[in-house]
Amino acid sequence: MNNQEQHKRRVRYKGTHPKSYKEKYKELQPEKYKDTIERVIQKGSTPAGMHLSICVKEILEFLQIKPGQIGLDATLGYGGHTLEMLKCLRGEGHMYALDVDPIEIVKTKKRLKDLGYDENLLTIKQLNFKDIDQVAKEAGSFDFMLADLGVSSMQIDNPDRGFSFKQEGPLDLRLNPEKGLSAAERLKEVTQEELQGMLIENSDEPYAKEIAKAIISKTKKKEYISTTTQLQQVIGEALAFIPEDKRKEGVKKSCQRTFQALRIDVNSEFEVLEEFLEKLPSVLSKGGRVAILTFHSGEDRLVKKSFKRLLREGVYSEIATEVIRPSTEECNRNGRARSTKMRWAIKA
Ligand SMILES: C[S@@+](CC[C@H](N)C(=O)[O-])C[C@H]1O[C@@H](n2cnc3c(N)ncnc32)[C@H](O)[C@@H]1O
Repeated sequence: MNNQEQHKRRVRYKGTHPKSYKEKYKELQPEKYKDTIERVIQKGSTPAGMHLSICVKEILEFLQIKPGQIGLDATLGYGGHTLEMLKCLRGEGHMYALDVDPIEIVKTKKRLKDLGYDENLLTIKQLNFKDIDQVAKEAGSFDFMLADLGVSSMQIDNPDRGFSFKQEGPLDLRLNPEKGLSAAERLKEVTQEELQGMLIENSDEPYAKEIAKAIISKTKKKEYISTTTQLQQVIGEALAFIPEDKRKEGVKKSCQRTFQALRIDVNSEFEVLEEFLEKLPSVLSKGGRVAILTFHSGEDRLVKKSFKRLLREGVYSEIATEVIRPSTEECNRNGRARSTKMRWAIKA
């Protein structure tokens, strides 16, 4: 076999621009193709396989990280925030970082190690942030902490993870696909009433009744919904009564909300956030600072309620009086920042 035959060809795509996730081979290697990455970001998109960290300036301004401190990033993701926080330590102190995702955590660990951040400065654990007390047993209390909730762009953009209705893929939606039920499996066991409640509670879906009815009538006939596009189609059919000029937008919004509701459900997102918020003060040092980024009203409500109550009880000495939003400039550069709300608290 000659060298040319041995050379593995990259995935080919039709047309002038790569469209599907796997075809975006340059974006999937950001260290190698820096120019491509910058061009994609300039156009206001997130390169495939990457995540643009949100509110970095606002977070660092609030956390006031000093060399020698101990910190925790409860949601490592691509590691962008972790990296910026590590820089503030200037080689003194330690950071812990958690993520439940077994797929991305390996890549991020390698990326940060290649940048010189190894076990001496950074400990990465595949752990749910509801178990922060376990990390504190090892680390002692934290001087600063960040939780950037929800999903990363790498998870949303990878069709194999099933997070987006815009791409065909298995209806999974688990942050850790090795644990629990996938969204497809969940839809097989849920009742119509429960599903309707889930759509209302988790994402205020106005057509919860119609969508739940359509999904359950399929599963009753054993026509199980196993892919992202099948679910999108069922929602489209359920909302066929929307006037034609408003239907496309209406179906898109309901798809977004339905996928969000299912994601919250299969990952028990509200339950784990409540547990995290409850344990938070016990793992913060006196004067320790925590910043939390949320992406929908259900999450923000929980954070706001917990911070306010613990301020009243004297557990926190100060909390953000108003929600902090990313700048217009940041939202233009990164559309995914638009729904972000930041809140902070300081331990008394
Ligand atoms: C918005 S991304 C974080 C992006 C990160 N701040 C960055 O700069 O790259 C959220 C991450 O949190 C993780 N995550 C969500 N819920 C979690 C939980 N309960 N425990 C640990 N990690 C979680 C997700 O898997 C995802 O990787």
